[in-house]
Formats: sequence, C-alpha cells, structure tokens
Amino acid sequence: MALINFGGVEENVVTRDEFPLNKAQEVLNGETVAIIGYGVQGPGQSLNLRDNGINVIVGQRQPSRSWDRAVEDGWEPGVNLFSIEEALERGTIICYLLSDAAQIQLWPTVKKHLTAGKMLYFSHGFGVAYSDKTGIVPPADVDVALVAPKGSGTSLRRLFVEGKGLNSSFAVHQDATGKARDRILALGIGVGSGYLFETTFIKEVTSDLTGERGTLMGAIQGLFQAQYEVLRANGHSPSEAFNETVEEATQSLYPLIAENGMDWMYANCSTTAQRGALDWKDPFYEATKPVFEKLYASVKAGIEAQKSIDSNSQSDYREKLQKELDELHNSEMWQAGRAVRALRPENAPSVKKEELV
Ligand SMILES: NC(=O)c1ccc[n+]([C@@H]2O[C@H](COP(=O)([O-])OP(=O)(O)OC[C@H]3O[C@@H](n4cnc5c(N)ncnc54)[C@H](O)[C@@H]3O)[C@@H](O)[C@H]2O)c1
Ligand SMILES: CC(C)(O)[C@@H](O)C(=O)O
Ligand SMILES: [Mg+2]
Ligand SMILES: [Mg+2]
Repeated sequence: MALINFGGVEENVVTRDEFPLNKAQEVLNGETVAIIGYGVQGPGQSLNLRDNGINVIVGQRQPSRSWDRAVEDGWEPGVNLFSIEEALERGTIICYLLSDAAQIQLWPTVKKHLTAGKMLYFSHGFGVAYSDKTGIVPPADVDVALVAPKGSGTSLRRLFVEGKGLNSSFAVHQDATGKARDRILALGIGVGSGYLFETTFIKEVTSDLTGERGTLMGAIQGLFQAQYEVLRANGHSPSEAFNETVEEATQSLYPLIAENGMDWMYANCSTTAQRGALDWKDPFYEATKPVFEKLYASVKAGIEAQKSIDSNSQSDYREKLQKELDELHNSEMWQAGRAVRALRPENAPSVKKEELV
C-alpha cells in the first residue's frame, strides 16, 4: 500500500509498484478466471487479463451478438469460450459480468457452481449490497470481492492497449480462504487498473449510481442541453451552439482539465473568461447542489436501485429504453454533433486529403 495525500487527507492505495504484474501472475497461478458475460466490461477485462498472462476463459450465452464478438476477438469455442454453465463449472474465480439485471435472473445457476474456495467477483456493489432486492446471497465458504473500474470497459481496453490504465476501486466482502485480498488485488492489476483504492460494496454502489446519474452522464447531458437550447432560441446556428457547448469542451478544455486540473485550465484561458467563469461558477453550484443532495438521498434510500430493477424486469423494457435512447440520438444537438465530428480533419474522407496533397 502507498500512503498518498489527497488534498490533506491521507489514503492508502495500491499501485503497480506495490503490486507488480509478476506478483499478480504468481497469486493467480493455478486459477481459472471465468469471465461470465461479454458485453462491455467482459471484453475489456478478459482481453487485458489474457494479455497479462492470466489463465482466462469466457462464458457467454449462445447464440448472441456477444458470442460472435468473442469469437472475433480470438476466443475459441471449446478451448477458452464456453456456455455460461460450463464456464461456471471450470472457473475457480467467477467474474460475474452480466448486466446487473441479468445477474439477478442467473443467480440460482451461478450459486450451484460456487463450491468451497472459489471466488465470486463483481465489478459493481449492486447485487450484494442490495441483496434484499436481488436475492444474491453468496454461500459462506467462497470469497466475495469486487474490482470496479471507474469508466467504461471500452476505455479500460483502449487505455491498456495504449500502455495506460483506468483507476478502479476494490473491496473484499467475504474472505473465506484467507486469500481474498491478494486474489482481488491480483485481479485488479490483471484487468489493467491504474491505481486501486479501497471501498465497500455499499459505498461503491452508492457513489457509482450517484456519479453516473450526476456529473458523468445525467447532469452533463442536462447542462449541455440547457445551454444549447438557450443559444439556439436566441438565434445562434447549430454549429455555433454545438461548438460553444460540447465540441470545445471535449476537444479543448476537458483534455486540459484531465492533464492538469481545472485551476490550470482556468489559467490558460483569457482574463475575460476567467472573470466570467469565476463569477458564474457560484450560481451554477447553488442551482445544482440541491439536485445532487436529492440524487444522493434517492440512491441512499435504495430508490434508484429499485427503479433500475423494476424497469429492467418489464417485458417491453428493451423497446422502451431504445425509444428514449433514440430520442437522444435524434435530438438536434446530437445530430449537429455527428455533423461536427465528421468535419474534424482526421475524419475527413481520404479523397479530400489526397486532393490536398
Ligand atoms: N458498462 C461498463 O463499462 C461498466 C463499468 C463499470 C462497472 N460495470 C458493471 O459491470 C457489470 C457488467 O456490466 P456490462 O455493462 O458489461 O454488462 P452488459 O449490459 O454489457 O451485459 C453483459 C452481458 O450480459 C449478457 N446477458 C444479458 N442478459 C442476459 C441473460 N438474461 N442471460 C444471460 N446473459 C445475459 C449479455 O449477452 C452481455 O454479454 C455490471 O455489474 C455493471 O454495473 C459496467
Ligand atoms: C461507465 C460507468 C458509468 O462508470 C459505469 O458505472 C456503468 O454503469 O456503466
Ligand atoms: Mg455504474
Ligand atoms: Mg461507474
């Protein structure tokens, strides 16, 4: 563990220095890591583990698009790609990476294969923290732990390929073998995490549900949409409204925040922008803080988890969800976004580039 000072608060975290890959390989020697589900996290985690020299197999239902994708990614049926049941049987570490709703449905099957000494691994606290709603109560003689990458499985793989890493949280819920901590840290390093910080299942699910509903997805879409609409209503073109709302943020300013922080980004804009942004950050803070308080309370009360379970269990859930996602896709702002992205020089058709030569 490395003791790091985070703005005056010291935390113990795990980095690749304390837990190098060769240690992870040693800890996982003799284990069969079974990745159950090949949706978003499944591919990222299984491919990173495989490339890190860990013995991995994939369990996915067939026929499905995810099965076909696994084959395209190099997993071989009967060698390291199996039906879910067979992977559950073969695995000593079961990485339960079905969607959170499907985890509830498949739980009786998974439970059957959790013999003494195996590890049940999650990437979200949901199933276990809300066991009263999900029915997921693991047997006492298995290890139960999580590694939750703080980002999409797509980024987990992309960053790994680029030699970088996505940070993850980890938690041990149940240590039946006395080896749960080493096993979960080895998996955390193996899936390609940057640094790992410790949490609990309930803290992970509470912060994760807040973050994705808040600044990571829900709040940012609401904020983008509000500003875009105000600009459009006042006669600004879609191009101007989109560039001033989204494109400049993602292409110019957010990468600067990622590199060196908001303070540094402020310092690299004009004094005019600095004055205005310093004046206006407070009204935005005051307007949104009560919304974040309300969101956190809703998560903490289990309302958000229940809503997610209820909506996912409706027979027409996929169609309803698709309709809402289509509305987002077809909104003027995101249509404008597609046009703007197509105009990025790196996306211009090659024929145009040839003309330039
Ligand atoms: N999506 C992310 O990037 C992300 C990030 C961090 C944590 N997580 C967590 O990781 C876990 C996996 O999430 P995901 O987004 O990768 O899942 P997903 O929604 O992509 O689904 C994964 C797999 O579940 C399979 N599946 C769905 N319903 C099924 C059923 N009834 N029977 C059998 N298989 C079924 C699908 O075929 C798919 O391969 C979840 O706990 C999630 O909260 C996800
Ligand atoms: C990628 C996210 C939003 O961080 C994850 O939490 C998810 O549920 O997909
Ligand atoms: Mg989440
Ligand atoms: Mg998340």
